[in-house]
Amino acid sequence: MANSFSSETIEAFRPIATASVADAVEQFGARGYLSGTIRQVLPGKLVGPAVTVLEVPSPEPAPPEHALRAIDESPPGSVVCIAAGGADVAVWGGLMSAGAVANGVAGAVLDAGVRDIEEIRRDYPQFPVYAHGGVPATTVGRYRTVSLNEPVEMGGTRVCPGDLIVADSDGVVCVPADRVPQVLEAAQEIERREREQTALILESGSLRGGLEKYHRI
Ligand SMILES: O=C([O-])CC(=O)C(=O)O
Ligand SMILES: [Mg+2]
Repeated sequence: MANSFSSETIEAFRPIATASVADAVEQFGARGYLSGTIRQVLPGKLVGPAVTVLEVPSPEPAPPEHALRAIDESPPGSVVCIAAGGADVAVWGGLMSAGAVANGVAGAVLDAGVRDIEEIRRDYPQFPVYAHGGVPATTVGRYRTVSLNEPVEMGGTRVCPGDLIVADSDGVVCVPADRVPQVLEAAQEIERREREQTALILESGSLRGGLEKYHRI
């Protein structure tokens, strides 16, 4: 999957809150946000195209082959997204983070858990991970990977390879690839209005007074 967004586009999304990006996606009739159960576990703003991996329950003691390929073969700046239906196992850990950092992967979004959190925080402090939380259990012998770069469902939202992932401490938003320019413009407008509303609230000393101009919060 080629990295299909310019560095200008990636940089333009970086200062925008995920809340504004989520609202902007919804203006186009799609659900962009992933459930809040997928939250920031290791810090860092994350903006980049999705590379998708699917895992399913399996007692087979197989390595997570598609995830290993995603880490080694994706273009720099990619966000590795692993769908596993909210599995209570770690689909990501320290070794995978080492591979990701070595290959310039921007971060990981997991509909499951992560382990080796202390190691990742210590050795790759710049590497953000969004997941359900920490859990020490390996996937091996519990889940196996079944696809790479096929559409997946994560936290109630469909994530397609090449969609733009935007994540911060509020959580994760998926922007459909074909909507990225319009969503960027809409999100920038939302941010501009919110700054104006904030100023109006502080100037007037009234929340409702400050909200009057646009009739929305
Ligand atoms: O075992 C796993 O699936 C993940 C892991 O601990 C690592 O990458 O270090
Ligand atoms: Mg490990």
